[in-house]
Amino acid sequence: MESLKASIPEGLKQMISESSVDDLSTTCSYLHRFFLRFNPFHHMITELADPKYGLCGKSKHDALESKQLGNQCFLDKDYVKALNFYTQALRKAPFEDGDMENNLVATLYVNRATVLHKMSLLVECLRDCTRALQICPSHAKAWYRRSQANASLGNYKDAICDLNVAKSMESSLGGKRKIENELKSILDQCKSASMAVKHSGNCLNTVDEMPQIKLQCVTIPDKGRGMASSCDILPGSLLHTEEPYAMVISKQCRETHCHYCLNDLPADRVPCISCSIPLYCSQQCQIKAGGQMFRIYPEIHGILKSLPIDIGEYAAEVIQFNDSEQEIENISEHKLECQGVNWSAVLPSEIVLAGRILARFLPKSASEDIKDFVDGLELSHCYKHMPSESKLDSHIHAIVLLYCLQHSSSIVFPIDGVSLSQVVIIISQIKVNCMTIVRLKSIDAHVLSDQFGEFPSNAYLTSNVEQVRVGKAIYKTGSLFNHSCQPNIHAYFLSRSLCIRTTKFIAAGCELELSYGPQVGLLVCKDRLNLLKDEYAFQCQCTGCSEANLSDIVLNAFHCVNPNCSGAVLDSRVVDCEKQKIKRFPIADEADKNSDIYEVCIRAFSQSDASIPIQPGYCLKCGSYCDLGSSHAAVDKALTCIKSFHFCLYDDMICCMQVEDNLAQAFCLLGELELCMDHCKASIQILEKLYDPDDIVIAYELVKFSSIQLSLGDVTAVDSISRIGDIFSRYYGLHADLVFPYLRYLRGEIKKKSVECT
Ligand SMILES: C[S@@+](CC[C@H](N)C(=O)[O-])C[C@H]1O[C@@H](n2cnc3c(N)ncnc32)[C@H](O)[C@@H]1O
Repeated sequence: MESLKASIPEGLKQMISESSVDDLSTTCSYLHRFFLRFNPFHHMITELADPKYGLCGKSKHDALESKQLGNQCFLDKDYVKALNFYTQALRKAPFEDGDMENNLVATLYVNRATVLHKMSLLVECLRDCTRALQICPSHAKAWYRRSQANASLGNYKDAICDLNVAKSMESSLGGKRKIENELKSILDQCKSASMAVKHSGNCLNTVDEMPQIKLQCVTIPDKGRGMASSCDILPGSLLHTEEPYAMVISKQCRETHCHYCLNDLPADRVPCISCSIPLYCSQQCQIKAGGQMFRIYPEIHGILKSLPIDIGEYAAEVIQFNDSEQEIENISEHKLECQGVNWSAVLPSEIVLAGRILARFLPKSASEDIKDFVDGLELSHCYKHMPSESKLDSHIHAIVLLYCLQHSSSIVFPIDGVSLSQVVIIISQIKVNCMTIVRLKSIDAHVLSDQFGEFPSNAYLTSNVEQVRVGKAIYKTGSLFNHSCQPNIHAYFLSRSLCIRTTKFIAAGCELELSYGPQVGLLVCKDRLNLLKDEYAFQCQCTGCSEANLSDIVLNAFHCVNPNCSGAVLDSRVVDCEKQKIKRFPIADEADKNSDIYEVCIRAFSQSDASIPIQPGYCLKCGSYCDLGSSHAAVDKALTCIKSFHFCLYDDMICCMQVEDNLAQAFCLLGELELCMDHCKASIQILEKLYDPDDIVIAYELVKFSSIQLSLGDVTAVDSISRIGDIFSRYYGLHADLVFPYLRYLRGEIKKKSVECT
């Protein structure tokens, strides 16, 4: 792509970098004409879009090689490696139609099921057996292995049925005898366990909660459209849920998360049938993503009919596809990227997302107008404010993407200035409207739960909460919510669905605003404004950036040099920014905050005659002068000495908090849990100065704190965990345990402890 860019004549680059939306069809058509005469462009499109050059195609040779390695590891009892090799083999194995008996994919699923059984991953083993049987229902070994997994799970009735089918399918006498012995043993087991009737059942891990509030789309000065409430809303209310219009997984999560629902991949991950890139958590997700389905062979019906009626009915129930018709609104987001083409693996994820948006338009008809389609999306864009470099990149990407899509789809559509200009607009719409889908994860606990399937005892220790960026998506209604650095709503994700919940009381008619990332307390005002300008190309007009607030003062202030004064001194970096906001200090709202700083603010901001100068270096309370140059030097020195750091400064609170956090982590590693707890507590105290006491940031830190308390057997962990529960309920409502399963574990620990005490 860089060489393509370098080849563009300077004059054309200049024209593109200065272009407005009205010029787009001209600039796109000039660049398009230039590329059409430039041979390397055509080579590049061939390499990106021709399945012949695809590095992600299937290869029987590679699949057999991985299978061989898997078999060797299995013999060596290295089950983790065997599992990986069989999964690699499944990714590479072509699905060969018409070869039911010796189907390589079915064999690989049975081999992997055997490894999963050895690793005691029984549910996963069961699913792999079923997958093998959906391809080859007469696979006696798959029925046999399925019965073993069912028996180990206590599903004795199913285990017996599986063995009966296996017996009917088995051709050798020795094999039949082995199955009969197994049948006897299971009947004995089930008698002793008296659980013969236990049937396998699906335990759905979801909470049905529907939003009950009517939202209004309104026009807001300086911000365009926005969302507002039509009635008073309590904190913690679910406002909105929505499926993505288009979604793409982050490149770094391709090997760890399902490419459709974005949940963690289980050990029995399912690859795409036609290419070797995507991995899914289930066949349902694989089908919903638009990949090819296993073909159900007509012979299957003959095979099932040859069984006794009740066993035949059971076998048919096991191998049927329940969800094959459940595509959400017929989205086939992976369809055009499949069959071994390179473009979806090579282009940036925002461009692949643009491809997925266009995929909803292209398959319908070549005669439809792309402009009508883009207008119909009703998404705002920022082309006018995009930096020159991004304007050029979006032109190049639009041309490359449209050619790749044309190669991959069977529909021929016009590629000209008009269609390309619309793709450039989609790319700039993605820039301002795309949401990053994140998952919460408790790091230490997650590693342990991955290995053992559940949280073992003592999984707490430090339990840092991490946010993993698993994907990017466009939500059409979700994109109508504006940003505020002091948000009153909170967005989170269940699988790929967006959920929006209030975090504060909201009066009827009030604007509903979420944070696009920067927040008061997290960054100083100037940095927030710069970040929003760079990332989203707008000048933030939220209350956090236009009214003075205590967090910004605390973050930006030094302590007064006068030992008897608790006032704050502002640095020249921020004084101008804060001065702009000073006239709009909402005194009444802030009464519950830190009283010293509150007093400083009231005095400074409510004085219209400004007897105390609001100047860099002067205390806002007593007017004493502080040499900030030497204070900055003290900051550097103090970084090595945490105590004096606390004593002399408000400034660099976040840095200070991070130091405390790192110290807590270091002491935990050294096994000095008491010291670890002290530092963790100190970082919470700092956060309480910067954020509301109910802010989710405090809950994340409390997760760590309570985990250490639990490790130390400290009974006050109960209070920390109940505070975490309250904050999580406000941000995630009934979804709290789904979003952060470790919470359930922490509550369980508390229950255990209270039982131990009684
Ligand atoms: C995701 S859209 C939100 C909906 C948008 N207002 C509309 O009319 O479609 C993001 C765009 O809204 C505007 N916007 C959102 N929050 C803003 C804020 N705090 N200050 C100024 N403009 C804002 C910016 O133009 C930004 O690019």
